[in-house]
Amino acid sequence: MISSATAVPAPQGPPPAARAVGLNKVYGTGSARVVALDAVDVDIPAGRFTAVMGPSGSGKSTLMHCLAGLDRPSGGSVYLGATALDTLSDGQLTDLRRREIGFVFQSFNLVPTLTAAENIILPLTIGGQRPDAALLESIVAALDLAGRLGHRPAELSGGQQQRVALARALVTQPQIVFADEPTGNLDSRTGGRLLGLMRRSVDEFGRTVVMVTHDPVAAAVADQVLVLADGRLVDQFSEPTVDQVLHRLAKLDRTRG
Ligand SMILES: Nc1ncnc2c1ncn2[C@@H]1O[C@H](COP(=O)(O)OP(=O)(O)OP(=O)(O)O)[C@@H](O)[C@H]1O
Repeated sequence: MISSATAVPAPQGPPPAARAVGLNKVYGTGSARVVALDAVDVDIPAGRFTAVMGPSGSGKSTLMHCLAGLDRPSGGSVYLGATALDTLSDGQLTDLRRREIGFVFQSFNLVPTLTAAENIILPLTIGGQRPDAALLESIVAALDLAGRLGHRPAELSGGQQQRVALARALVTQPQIVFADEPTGNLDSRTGGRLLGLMRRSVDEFGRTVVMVTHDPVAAAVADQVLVLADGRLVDQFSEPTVDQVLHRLAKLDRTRG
């Protein structure tokens, strides 16, 4: 038995929703070789809102794709909850993504032949499930989509398509939502509403949200900010304000020359 003097204290609080340990990602070979992620260690706390920032090409999307099991790392490990993703077959990974993860990408990935309503419930339809009617109604109302449900993506504005994509990400009640520049193409009012909904999904429904953004106003809605540069995690801070985000990014610019 280990004496109390030598026992390692148990970690406090819930385990992280996602974790990267020594994460490496290399694309290409020879002169085309790019180290997109270089020994990145990050914890994504459960039930919190994390923003990922950094210059263009710093590895933000790659980190998110690896954490979400969309891309296999070149080295290191990724955990979703207690599950090590490298122990899963491609089929098991697809299953896990469908059950546990919601995605909101810049390109929306909506199915052009389906209506907004059909797109929103698609992840459930694929799994042979029906949506929780009350939840669906509250998401549609919060995103102001009630009047557009019968329209196909080509008949919707960019902002409306973005909101349909977010509704689709939330309707399965995933443990964790990954959003890549979700407000990138939106006017400030629509972007603010979308951020508010993601914030509410954390505060009221205990979801975990990870969002890549270049926008300090969007990042300030998060609980913590991770900053990448050249494939490395170079800064991390909690309870961000817009001024603080601007200040830390300016400091990063100066140190990188
Ligand atoms: N499929 C790929 N093949 C080769 N190189 C890639 C691939 N995907 C990303 N990269 C490279 O990896 C690096 C990190 O890219 P990533 O898209 O993760 O950056 P980012 O921080 O999300 O950039 P941005 O803010 O411009 O979207 C970049 O140098 C990019 O060119």
